[in-house]
Amino acid sequence: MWRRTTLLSSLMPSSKASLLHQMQAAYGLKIWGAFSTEVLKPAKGRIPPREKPPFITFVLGGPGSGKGTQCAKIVETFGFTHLSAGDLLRKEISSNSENGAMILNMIKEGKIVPSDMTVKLIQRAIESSENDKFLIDGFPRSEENRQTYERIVGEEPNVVLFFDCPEEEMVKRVLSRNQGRVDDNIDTMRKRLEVFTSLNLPVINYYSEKGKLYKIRAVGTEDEIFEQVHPIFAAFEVLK
Ligand SMILES: Nc1ncnc2c1ncn2[C@@H]1O[C@H](COP(=O)(O)OP(=O)(O)O)[C@@H](O)[C@H]1O
Ligand SMILES: Nc1ccn([C@H]2C[C@H](O)[C@@H](COP(=O)(O)OP(=O)(O)O)O2)c(=O)n1
Ligand SMILES: [Mg+2]
Repeated sequence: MWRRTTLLSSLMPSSKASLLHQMQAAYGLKIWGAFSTEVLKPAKGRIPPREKPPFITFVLGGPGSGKGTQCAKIVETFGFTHLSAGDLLRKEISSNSENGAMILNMIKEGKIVPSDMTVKLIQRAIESSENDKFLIDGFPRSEENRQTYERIVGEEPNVVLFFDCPEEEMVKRVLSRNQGRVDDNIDTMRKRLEVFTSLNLPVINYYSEKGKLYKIRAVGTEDEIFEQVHPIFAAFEVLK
């Protein structure tokens, strides 16, 4: 199911790869651009499949609950690759993709972007990484997100974290986040909290019933919260 992408140069005899590097040095992006379609696509048939499925952690919690902040700490300590669904969608907007305007509109309205788009971005990011452990932050945000991932990727997550934070604390944090995000305002935040309660809580309950959910009390300092997170990953032999 999982494939890895590779650099074009690694598929060539070394003399040609060296020539490619020299041409890139001389002509920069023009040369790279000429090959870019080939480079970005997983090379079908040439790349061996992953030997085993990657270790997947879904990171859930309301807007401003501290998902991204704690993910950075998990990356530092346990060597995960952090994939934020929101960041992947924001990259689509800034890359002027054909869906960019629609995605921007949905984010401004606090709505969930159609699942197949988000799942494909996540899948592509996993396939093009050599890492075998991923934090998928802000996903799945709805049962439809979850089912689409299951249908397209066909794997269950190993761990699901839920950062449980009171609404008034989330509002305070989002309004002082200061990252220039179009959705960090009180009107969008109200809508996002409604969407979180109606669409994301059922997903959280689903994983709780499956025994995969680790609920973290997301109040206190960043380090105090990470003290609850650390033992969850430290208990997994495969992450050592
Ligand atoms: N434990 C904490 N206490 C106070 N502020 C925090 C804490 N954790 C994160 N923050 C701040 O709150 C804001 C939202 O955090 P972030 O990690 O972006 O949350 P999320 O990804 O869940 O929306 C950021 O400005 C971050 O610096
Ligand atoms: N699975 C997802 C994740 C995010 N989105 C959209 C809708 C969300 O309100 C925005 C922002 O998500 P993001 O995870 O970056 O937001 P927070 O870090 O929780 O504040 O992106 C989505 O449609 N589907
Ligand atoms: Mg975030």
